[in-house]
Amino acid sequence: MMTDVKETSGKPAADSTAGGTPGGAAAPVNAGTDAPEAAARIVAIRERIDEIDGLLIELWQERARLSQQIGATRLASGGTRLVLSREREILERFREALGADGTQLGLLILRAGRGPL
Ligand SMILES: O=C(O)C(=O)C[C@]1(C(=O)O)C=C[C@@H](O)C=C1
Repeated sequence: MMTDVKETSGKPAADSTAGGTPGGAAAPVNAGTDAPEAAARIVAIRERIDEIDGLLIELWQERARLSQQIGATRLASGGTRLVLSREREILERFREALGADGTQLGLLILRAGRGPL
């Protein structure tokens, strides 16, 4: 994907996926440095980052499904769509652990489960 993102060196971000090389060698990885040892280390760390991102996506989706199940169960039984006291508890947990960013993250997570207010 081509982006306008500039890396901290001020150079435009190279796009390792642009164009592709059908039948050819894989495009080189852009580690953001020309130093081979640093690049190798970055590639290794990125493997774990990619694993973590995959887990975060899975957990995000599972949580949203579970939240939707609760919402449907509650509505079908004549209950309320939301339980704001519970949302406050959750936001407080995120804020305590992560500060102001935690609050923002908690709001996004809640929205994924119950939709926008
Ligand atoms: O725990 C509940 O009662 C839910 O409905 C789940 C959930 C959530 O995503 O955590 C979603 C909506 C509610 O307002 C509170 C919490």
